[in-house]
Amino acid sequence: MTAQPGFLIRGARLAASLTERGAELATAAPVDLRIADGMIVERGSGLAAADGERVIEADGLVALTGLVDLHTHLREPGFEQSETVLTGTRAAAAGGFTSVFAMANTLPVQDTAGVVEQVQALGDAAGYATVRPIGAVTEDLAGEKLSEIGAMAQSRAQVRVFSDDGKCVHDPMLMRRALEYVTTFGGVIAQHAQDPRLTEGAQMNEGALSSELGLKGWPAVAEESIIARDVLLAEHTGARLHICHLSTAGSVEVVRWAKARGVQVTAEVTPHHLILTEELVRSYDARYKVNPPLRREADVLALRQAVADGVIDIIATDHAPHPIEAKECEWDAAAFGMVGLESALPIALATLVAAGHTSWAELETLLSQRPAQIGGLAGHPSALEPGQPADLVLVDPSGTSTFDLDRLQGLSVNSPYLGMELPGKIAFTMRRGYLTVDAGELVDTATVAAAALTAGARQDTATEVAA
Ligand SMILES: NC(=O)N[C@@H](CC(=O)O)C(=O)O
Ligand SMILES: [Zn+2]
Ligand SMILES: [Zn+2]
Repeated sequence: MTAQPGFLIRGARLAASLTERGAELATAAPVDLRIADGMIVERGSGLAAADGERVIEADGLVALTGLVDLHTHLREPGFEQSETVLTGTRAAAAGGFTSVFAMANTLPVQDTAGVVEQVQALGDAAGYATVRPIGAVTEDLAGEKLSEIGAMAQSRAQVRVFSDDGKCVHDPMLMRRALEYVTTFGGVIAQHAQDPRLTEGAQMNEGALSSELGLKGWPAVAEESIIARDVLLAEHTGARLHICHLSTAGSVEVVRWAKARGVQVTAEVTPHHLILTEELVRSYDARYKVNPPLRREADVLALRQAVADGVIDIIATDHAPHPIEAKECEWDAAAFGMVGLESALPIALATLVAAGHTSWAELETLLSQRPAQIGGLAGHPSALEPGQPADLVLVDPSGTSTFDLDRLQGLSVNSPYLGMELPGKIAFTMRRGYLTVDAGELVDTATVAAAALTAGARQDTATEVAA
């Protein structure tokens, strides 16, 4: 086992110490972090670089624990023309993520121990991010029979999150049984809340605009009624429920009510639902076609407020790559979904931190700490302090990110922000003590794979010693 070069990160501001909303960066003291063998080994100020250590000057940068996405579509196996585990995790690293949870709607579906282990192994080998597969709730996402939940939980992938995302678990009896099952090992069901009968053929948010445009509408109640049912089922079973991509003001009210009752429910919002509205559908540009649909401005404002109030627990990207053919066509025929890993942090900075809705510390909770807790992510640092794994990101808040075709790292380019320049730039991403983004540039595939191999070997040795 060869030792990896260590790092001394000098003069970063810790997001965790910027607890006040609207606080200037300068109000946090600059901090030095020493990294060796995949871990943070020292924290202080005025630390001197040791022999062979690389110094990263982080003056003006904000340090957060590595971002964690609880909702990513990596598309492998089965849809490798849209994304692969490698390309998707490259996009993740470029966006500051060190861990992603991979949704189950692959082909074959992630509904057996074999498939989830395969996806996890592809992630380990690529090395750009920790990949935690999500297991399907029902076999083949068909909504008829529970999948091998226990076998996936006990597999090497140790699945803790189960979801039929893309589809709603509509049968209340199956939902009840799934909730009961996952409580036995501390798992969680992540529901794609969409009543299928109320949204048959739906193309956009239902309202005045859908009538005007002559597109079949997708009523808010289709989402809210499923959330209402499921929080009651979660209460009845004492299970943990997570709501994917909440998108309406009414959904916020239901979750607020459930949390006040003590129901174990958590909720996520996507960056796009925090900034884009249904008005964009007027363009008939299918990049704006997404599930759930872009809603009214009043919903966007209610979602931001719900993040500020803590009713919404996390931001998750719902990174949903689709090939150009699936988007450059008529609105009705286009696929639902947009890519989001690389734009998540800039959008969150613009809509939440810059707008004074959250502090940097709260942002770290929303994009790193809470998703890790909800997903039961082992080996994620709870803080940037000695003894913690070196999964972290250094953000330049005064820099900008451009979303040009040649900058996006994923295989698909169905981003609503193409050609735009957004505030905030990922300067460095570090996973297990090695860099995946170095001075704003993604580190190449071979270098990252080699570093991951070394880090993996180190971890295996540590496990053997502990055993
Ligand atoms: N969000 C989307 O519009 N699409 C997702 C499915 C989903 O998240 O429901 C996809 O898999 O393409
Ligand atoms: Zn979904
Ligand atoms: Zn999704």
